[in-house]
Parts: sequence; C-alpha cells; structure tokens
Amino acid sequence: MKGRKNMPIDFSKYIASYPDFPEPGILFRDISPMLENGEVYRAATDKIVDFAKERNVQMIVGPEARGFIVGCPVAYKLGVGFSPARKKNKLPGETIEESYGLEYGKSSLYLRTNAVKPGQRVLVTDDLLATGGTIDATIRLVEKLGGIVVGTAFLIELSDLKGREKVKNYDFFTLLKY
Ligand SMILES: O=P(O)(O)OC[C@H]1O[C@H](OP(=O)(O)OP(=O)(O)O)[C@H](O)[C@@H]1O
Ligand SMILES: Nc1ncnc2[nH]cnc12
Repeated sequence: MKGRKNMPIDFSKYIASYPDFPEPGILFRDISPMLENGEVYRAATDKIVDFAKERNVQMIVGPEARGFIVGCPVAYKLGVGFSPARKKNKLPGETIEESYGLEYGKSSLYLRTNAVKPGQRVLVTDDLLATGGTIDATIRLVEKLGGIVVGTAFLIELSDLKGREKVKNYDFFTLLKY
C-alpha cells in the first residue's frame, strides 16, 4: 500500500516509544500515532486483510483491548465476524477461560462458548507480540472450541521477548519488528 504521492509508508514513524512505562524496565511501544492517522491505520489494516484473504479466514478473535483495534477493521473489510477475548468479569453468559503470564503481570482471558464453530478458520489478532502469553491464551481458547487457527497477525513484534516461539506452529504476520 502506498501513501500520499505514491510513496511507501514507513510505519515505524507512527509508533511512539516510552521508556519505563507502565513500570521501570519496560520500553512501551505505543500504536496510538498509527491509529490517529487515518491513511496509515487503513494501510496497516489492509496488510492484515491481504494476509487473511490468502488464508480464507472465516472469523477473527482478538484479546482485550488492543487486539480489538487491530481485528475489528479487518473483520469489517472481510465481512466476517469478530469475537472479543475479554478480561475477567467483562463477558456475560457461558464462557471458557485461559490464564497466562505477561511481560508485566498475570491475567486471564475469556471467550464466549458460541464464539467459534468447530472447524471454522480463525485469524487471531493483536497489536503487539511480546512474551506471547496473550496470543497463546487466545489461541488456546479458539482451539478449545474446535476452531482452526489459520494465522496470527500483529502490528509489532518485540523479538527479544521470544513470543514467536509460542506461535511457531502458526502462520504469522507482523508489520514491524523491534
Ligand atoms: O505477548 P505478551 O507478553 O502477552 O504481551 C502482549 C500483550 O500485552 C498488551 O496487552 P495488555 O495485557 O497490556 O492489555 P491492553 O491491550 O488492555 O492494554 C498487548 O496489547 C498485548 O495484548
Ligand atoms: N513493551 C510493550 N509495549 C507495548 N505493549 C506491550 N505489551 C507487552 N509489552 C509491551
């Protein structure tokens, strides 16, 4: 996808970096500047749409909160559903749970038991891959329901944290690598 004047977009210019946020020792990579620029947000989304089209994606699942920002516009463009994997006490009705460790902290994710049908081809999206705990939990939720994870897609991969190990058995897309 080309930007204004047909120049390729340098997506890295739209990621802000904040040392020691939310706690000392973490270099926080913030996608907000990318989201705040309509042309860049759309171009980034279109890259994931292309990845998804090649894999005949039928459903998208993304973890709270930033996985929604990445997955929903892709679902809209493809005309497929999106189901949110949410944190504790957010989803009513019958749900399944998976817990996971984070670069900072520990948490659980929940998915509606009707979110994914057995055999459905699912794309899992998030803004950023760090240790891989979040995406691993999301994949486990989808697979528990019988979904087939045909791809994982991110805007950012933090390679030092080795999250790729957790998704090595799945097709992978990332827009940027740090
Ligand atoms: O690969 P991991 O080590 O699991 O880390 C990546 C996850 O951490 C962040 O979410 P966070 O849990 O901070 O929640 P938020 O999106 O609600 O801010 C980020 O948006 C990813 O979901
Ligand atoms: N370094 C980081 N920057 C932004 N989001 C994150 N989620 C986990 N680690 C992160």
